[in-house]
Amino acid sequence: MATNSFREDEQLQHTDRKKVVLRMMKYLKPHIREIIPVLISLAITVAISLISPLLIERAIDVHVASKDVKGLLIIAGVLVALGIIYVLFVKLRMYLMNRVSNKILLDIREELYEHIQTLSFTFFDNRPTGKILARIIGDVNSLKEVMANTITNLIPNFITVIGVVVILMVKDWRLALATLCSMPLMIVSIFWIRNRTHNRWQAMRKKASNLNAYVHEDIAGISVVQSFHAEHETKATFRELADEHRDAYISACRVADLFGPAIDTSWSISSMMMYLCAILLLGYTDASLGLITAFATYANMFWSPIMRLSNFYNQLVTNISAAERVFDILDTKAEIVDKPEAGEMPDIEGRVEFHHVGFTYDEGTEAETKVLEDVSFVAQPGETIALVGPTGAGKTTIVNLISRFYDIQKGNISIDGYDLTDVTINSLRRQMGVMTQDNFIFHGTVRENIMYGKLDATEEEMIAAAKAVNAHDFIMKLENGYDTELKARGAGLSIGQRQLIAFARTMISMPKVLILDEATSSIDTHTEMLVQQGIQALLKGRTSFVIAHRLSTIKNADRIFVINHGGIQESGNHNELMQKKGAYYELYMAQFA
Ligand SMILES: Nc1ncnc2c1ncn2[C@@H]1O[C@H](COP(=O)(O)OP(=O)(O)OP(=O)(O)O)[C@@H](O)[C@H]1O
Repeated sequence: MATNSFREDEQLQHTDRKKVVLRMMKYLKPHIREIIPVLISLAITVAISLISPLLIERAIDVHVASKDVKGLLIIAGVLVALGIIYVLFVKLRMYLMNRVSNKILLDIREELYEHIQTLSFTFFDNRPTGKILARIIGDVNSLKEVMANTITNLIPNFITVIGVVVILMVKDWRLALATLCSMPLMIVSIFWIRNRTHNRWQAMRKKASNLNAYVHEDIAGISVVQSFHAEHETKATFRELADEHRDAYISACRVADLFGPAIDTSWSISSMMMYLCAILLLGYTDASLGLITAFATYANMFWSPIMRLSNFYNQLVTNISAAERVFDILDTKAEIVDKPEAGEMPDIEGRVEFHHVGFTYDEGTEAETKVLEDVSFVAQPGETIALVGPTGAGKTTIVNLISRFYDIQKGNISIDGYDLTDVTINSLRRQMGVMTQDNFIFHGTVRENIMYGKLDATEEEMIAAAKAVNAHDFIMKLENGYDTELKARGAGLSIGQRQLIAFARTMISMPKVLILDEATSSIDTHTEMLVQQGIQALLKGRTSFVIAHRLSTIKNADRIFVINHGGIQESGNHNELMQKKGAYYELYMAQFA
């Protein structure tokens, strides 16, 4: 899949730009009450700027001509008063608009974040985290900018342009036509430039996303980078991606920068035509100094907003690609969803049944990987099942299917007779405890990390859970006990300590079905003993699937499944399988040796 690496550009569906813009504008709707005062402020400022040249015309033609100082002072006073009102309303508009646009930013970001949380593993399998971050942070910011500018830029400038055209036409249609004569040239240039910039901005965003993905991956794996002295190589890759980003940016700017000169040229032509028309056609009698001054001011008032509008248009074209990328995620359907008729799974005992299960990753795509074929078994409540087998055999896949992280293509999986697809995902996962090798520790206190397993747990429940898995004693030895702040990913704790905290987190949630991907890393003997006791405490009374790497857990398991060639090659307890001298025996002997 094209999204799966920082080296490949993301593929976006072709979208209709008008639809994208309309969809962006929908985010304004819930804030319409706050937008109305912004629009009123805008109307006042636009009206003031439209009236001012008329006052100046009157000052020159009436009061300067008749040397009426009092009249001039009155007009000057009115202009100053209008100027103050103008500034006040601009300030008010900026304050209100900033408030609204930040609320909109929050709305979109929340929607995107909530949606991403519902997406299935397949989505994350196919996207580097950095690319997702680029959309939640960078692209949403750009989207906010464009929406805020629609109100503060598009509307007032558009009204100003219309207002100016009307006033010019009413005052003198001949001068008005001369002032606007280069409009067709400008429109053609803008469309020509627009058509060439959109793809380039889209390419620039993809390159930015690749760079983001790379930097994220590099920092996440910094320990590997440094331990292999790979800084030189990573720097080279960074440079390569940064160069691609820069080139894409320059390529987009090269065309987009033509906007300004195109408008400047049209502006100059029209100014020249206006003066030429005033002198040649109207002569000094019809074209008074005041009228020409007013026309020159209105011409500026026409072309300045046109310049701003074209900049806005340029920005819109740039940011439509940001919006497309945000909407692309919002339109990605969660693959694992509740059926409309799905019910709550009641409290279960934990009888897990696979019935002729077949599963393939990325079915129907080039990356299709068939992993399981016709797998059937029943795990009784309270039973501990160890999954062993060669790497890539499908052990993790089997446990992921029990939590319904992926949907199977053949057969069915049920717990206590409830087909996993007939119950809500929440009610299923609430009763499952999943412990991966990562033992992810969040930045926060020990308490917060344990409580993550049951947010409404009491202090007593939390301590009892920690005690049950042997974590309490070591936690109490930490600087602030349960209030000790842990660093991101548990840096500062040993692997064994991280495991114990993760055990406590799972213990507190009291799952009926437990999935344990046992860590392979070796830890010191004392902690190892604590961890083993912790595991035994966790397994007690719940159906457990342990992906076992350590023989000690395998020996105690009620049953061992040897997973290979898309199914269960052998099953039985340790003694039975050893006597059988089959695949498990080989595996055991190999490890033992
Ligand atoms: N998210 C995925 N997308 C596509 N293929 C996958 C995915 N996860 C695993 N696979 C493939 O499915 C097969 C089974 O992988 P799985 O992780 O279940 O093996 P495993 O038995 O747990 O291996 P290990 O002991 O190394 O953890 C492998 O060939 C692997 O490449």
